[in-house]
Amino acid sequence: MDAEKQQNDKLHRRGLMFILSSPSGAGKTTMSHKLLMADEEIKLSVSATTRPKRPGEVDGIDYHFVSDAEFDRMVEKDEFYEWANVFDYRYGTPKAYIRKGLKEGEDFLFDIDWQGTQQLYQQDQQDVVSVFILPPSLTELRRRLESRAQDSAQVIDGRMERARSEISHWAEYDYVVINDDVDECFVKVREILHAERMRRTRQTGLIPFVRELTA
Ligand SMILES: Nc1nc2c(ncn2[C@@H]2O[C@H](COP(=O)(O)OP(=O)(O)O)[C@@H](O)[C@H]2O)c(=O)[nH]1
Ligand SMILES: Nc1ncnc2c1ncn2[C@@H]1O[C@H](COP(=O)(O)OP(=O)(O)O)[C@@H](O)[C@H]1O
Repeated sequence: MDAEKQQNDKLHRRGLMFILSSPSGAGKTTMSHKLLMADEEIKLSVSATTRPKRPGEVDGIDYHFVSDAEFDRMVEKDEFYEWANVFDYRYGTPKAYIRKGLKEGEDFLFDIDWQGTQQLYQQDQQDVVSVFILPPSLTELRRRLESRAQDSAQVIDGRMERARSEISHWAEYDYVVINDDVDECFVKVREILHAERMRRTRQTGLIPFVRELTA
């Protein structure tokens, strides 16, 4: 990349909140991991949750695993951007460093449900880009939940029962992608992020740049 192009790519812009939602098992964690590996400019917003840690999950990386009492304290101290009850547990987005990061042009990835997405929209519509991931079929969704082998049969039944109501929120999202083939789905998710970064309204460095260009 030549120096001039590099300079243009660094024009200041506002950060964005990139939300991936889906029924459990449709592949949002898979897409999130791939995006975080492939894109240096986006960071994961690590949620706090009262749900127990799954095998392989790491505290502070996948979630901040907190007790009910700690979650209560965080709600009371207004430490959440948003929070919701999902599957008998509570999940919330700590707001401490996100607002600051956005102003500095950092992008954040959110793996949150439709309730959290609606709350973020209400608070900060212009910075939110939301993507809903659909499974190719409910049979395949169950197969994926079973192949992940991290939840009991009872928990999987519960997730399948909720899938229809979660899917009913698809039309509230900016983009919808079907996760049939992992790589094809990932290309689509990445293209959405790339295009959204180019939105004129996010590129706050454009005005001085064009002024100089035409001086
Ligand atoms: N509103 C909200 N939802 C969250 C948050 N963190 C995770 N979730 C959602 O909670 C649901 C359950 O997450 P999890 O227990 O990790 O199971 P998963 O669906 O298999 O990823 C998913 O729909 C997540 O998107 C959060 O901070 N806020
Ligand atoms: N396109 C796909 N084809 C086959 N398996 C997939 C695909 N996408 C994800 N998976 C697998 O399905 C399971 C559920 O995916 P995951 O990303 O954990 O879903 P979610 O975070 O939405 O609950 C995982 O075992 C994952 O490896």
